[in-house]
Amino acid sequence: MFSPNTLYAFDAIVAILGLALLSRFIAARRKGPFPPGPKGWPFMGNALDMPTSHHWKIFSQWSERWGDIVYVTVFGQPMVILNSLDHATELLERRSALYSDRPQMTSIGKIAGWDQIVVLTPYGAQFREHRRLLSRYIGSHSAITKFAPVLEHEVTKLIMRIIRQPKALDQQLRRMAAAVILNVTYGYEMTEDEDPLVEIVDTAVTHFSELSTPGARLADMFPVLEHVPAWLPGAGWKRRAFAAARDTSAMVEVPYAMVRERMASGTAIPSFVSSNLEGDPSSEQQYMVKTTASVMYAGGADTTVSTLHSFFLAMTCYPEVQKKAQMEIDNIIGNDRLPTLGDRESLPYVNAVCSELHRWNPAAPLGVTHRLVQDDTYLNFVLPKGTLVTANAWHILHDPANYKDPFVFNPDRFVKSHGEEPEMDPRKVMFGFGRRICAGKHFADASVFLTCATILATLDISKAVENGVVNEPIINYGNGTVR
Ligand code: HEM
Repeated sequence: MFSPNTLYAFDAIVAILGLALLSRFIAARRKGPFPPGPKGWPFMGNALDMPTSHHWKIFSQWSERWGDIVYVTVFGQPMVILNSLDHATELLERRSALYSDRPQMTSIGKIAGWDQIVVLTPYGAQFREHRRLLSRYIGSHSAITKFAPVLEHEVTKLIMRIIRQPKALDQQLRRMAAAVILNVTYGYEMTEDEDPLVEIVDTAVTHFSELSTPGARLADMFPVLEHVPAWLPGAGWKRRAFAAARDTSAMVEVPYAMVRERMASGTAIPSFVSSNLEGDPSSEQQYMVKTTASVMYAGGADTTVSTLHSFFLAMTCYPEVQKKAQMEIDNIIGNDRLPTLGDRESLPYVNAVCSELHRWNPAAPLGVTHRLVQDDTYLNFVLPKGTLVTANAWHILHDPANYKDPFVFNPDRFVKSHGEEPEMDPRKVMFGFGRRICAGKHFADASVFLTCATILATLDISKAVENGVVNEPIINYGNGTVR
């Protein structure tokens, strides 16, 4: 039986939810015309149409019926899916002053604290300061060259580990991505075995990836649910968000405190954090530095690992591509040294392999959702303030209008030859758009190139054979903001 307290709490929640629904319903009755989309039900709108997994594929199918700009509402929350580069560029890039906010997410954002970390920070002063710090440190090709020694060192270690333990590939890729980013961000050198700091940051990032799909939680639709007591049956999401908050705090504070201590004892290795704490920074500056630092791992680790997994998968499934890339390396670099970042320009086919990885299976197929800050009109359609806007990168990168045979892994599409122009560079899409474009895109590009080139120069990748039987890989990507 429920106690009277529980029943009062239920009454209060039903009343709050009713009011929230009513206000959403009134808002949803705003006059259009809105872009086309599936017809919804009163109050709940398109809640039943919303996919529960592989959203990018369902959103892609919607475009066949509704066109490249699709409008839905979920309990009065307007959402727009952009299935073409033109729409994404016009709204998220050219009108980026209006479209650069992030969804206000109660669970992962407000309660778990991710709204303080740049990826979910609302558009405003804190966001601008975060971006300024990141841009100064990793915002250009030339800035990245100073990280070449760390990258080259960690990639060589990766090769040695893969040779020793090829079956632990996932673990090795994660280690490498983590080691590079933690070194660049905090001057941290990972221990050989299970690393305590990686454990801390990985746990926090896993919460983010799982809880940040827009609409995944009712509380993100109805921020009033934030006031629901965590002990109530059905409020498991809130208990999870509290657990995530502890992990977010550890991710921000633990490595930062380590750098402070090392700086005090004169043993700090130069890093993003140490370079921004020289002199006598105010407590506000310190806060900005530590919240910005934590996003480098959050934004960079899983995305890079996902892309490298795609690399191994592609090389397994397309041995002729692997051979061609290896031949280019042999011809240009030879056998007496490993590739470096400086070789990038002279390895067009290896570069094309990297581009094709980003196109074939983008790490973040829906990017990260933007939010519109005021009413707007576009192509005679009304887009209400607060609309969540998602560019479906996966669809754009698999649209036959943009790419010939889009499901085939074919790096040649990016090589200019026989008078044919290369197809569109996927980087125009898969790093996102406008003022929210990936802050680590140069870093990501450099580390993916160097890792792939070094692996091609040293290893052969092929299908596993067990008991004389060839294992055919199953291509099946998971869910989440980053796959
Ligand atoms: C292959 C690797 C990567 C991919 C595919 C990728 C992709 C993305 C995408 C799609 C976004 C959202 C853009 C938008 O909202 O329009 C993003 C944001 C972001 N990325 Fe990356 N990323 C990668 C690597 C990195 C790395 C290595 C770092 C840092 C070292 C990084 C830092 C960030 C940050 C800080 C944001 C948030 C930007 C903001 O909200 O203003 N990313 N990334």
